[in-house]
Amino acid sequence: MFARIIPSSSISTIRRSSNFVRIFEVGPRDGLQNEKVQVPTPIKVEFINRLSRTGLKLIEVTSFVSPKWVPQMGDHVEVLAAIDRIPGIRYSALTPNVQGINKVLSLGNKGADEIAIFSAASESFSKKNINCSIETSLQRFNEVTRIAREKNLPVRGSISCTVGCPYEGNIKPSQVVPLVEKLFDMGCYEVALADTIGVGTPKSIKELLQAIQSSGISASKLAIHCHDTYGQAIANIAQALDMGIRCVDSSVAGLGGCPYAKGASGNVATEDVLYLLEGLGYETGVDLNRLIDAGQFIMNILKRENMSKVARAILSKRQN
Ligand SMILES: CC(C)(COP(=O)([O-])OP(=O)([O-])OC[C@H]1O[C@@H](n2cnc3c(N)ncnc32)[C@H](O)[C@@H]1OP(=O)([O-])[O-])[C@@H](O)C(=O)NCCC(=O)NCCSC(=O)C[C@@](C)(O)CC(=O)[O-]
Repeated sequence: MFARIIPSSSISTIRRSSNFVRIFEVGPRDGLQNEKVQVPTPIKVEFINRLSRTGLKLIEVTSFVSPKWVPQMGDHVEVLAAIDRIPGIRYSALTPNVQGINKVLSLGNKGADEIAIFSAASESFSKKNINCSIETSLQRFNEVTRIAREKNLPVRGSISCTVGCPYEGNIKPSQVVPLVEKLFDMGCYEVALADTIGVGTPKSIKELLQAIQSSGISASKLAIHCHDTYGQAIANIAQALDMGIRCVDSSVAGLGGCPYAKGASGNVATEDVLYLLEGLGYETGVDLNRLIDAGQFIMNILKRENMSKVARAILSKRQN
């Protein structure tokens, strides 16, 4: 087992007080990966640049996965090369294997500031998503995190299907806890718990977090990643915040969905999360109006209605 390492370029610069919640914006990656029509690279770059001007400090911009599997992310090198890098923002990318991290590292300062490895609590989902068993994926991630440690590159972990799986149904907390431990043992600085198909409720989220906390892992090292398929995302996030989670993944305008989770709707909208957080008195450093503008920019390009209720309400007020 590896020691639980937090990379030296630690998150302390981003974490502030217990009242501060980090928003991990996944719109350019999770949000766009499922779009059938290829979004032109300059549009992605403009979208990311607009997000960079909202006060967000963490933006997942692309993924180094096979372009045959996820064609939309095939321009990962070009996107990372072209974005304006705002000091203080960490631009991250998914890397499922050694090929992915080596590519990121080969790009030098045009690479990603941090990477994410992504596992699943369901065997079927793991096979559909990354074409291998959970065990094999962990062996690959061991190698990825070993390389990342040598290069001092922060690694975030993510676990899909932590409460439900599109192929296997309900997932028990006991299936998730050992994975969370393994990702921390490999050196992940944080692990995001994903409700990939949005079936969780505050009760199942509470049970999951209780089980993880009982294993000795603090909620302050976890993030929550909710999809809003059943309309429970905001309630689930409120539950997670109550239990000490201080990092929320979300996607501006509610974009998104996983290509290997049919029927799953978009991620929870960042605007809705921000409204919740501000209403509860948390600080985020993010400007809601600028965020709405960035979301509207990409939705106009995609010719789709904004899925954020907060964005829709504020946009309609602006017209009056
Ligand atoms: C993981 C693999 C690559 C395994 O795919 P594989 O076919 O088993 O891999 P392989 O090693 O046999 O390689 C096959 C081909 O892929 C290429 N390849 C191999 N690795 C890479 C790489 N890193 N970058 C670029 N190309 C790569 C490799 O070079 C080769 O190319 P070919 O010789 O056929 O031309 C594949 O299954 C894959 O790309 N899957 C896509 C996974 C994905 O992006 N899923 C969506 C993101 S996860 C998600 O959305 C969930 C999350 C995180 O948001 C949380 C939640 O809500 O649940």
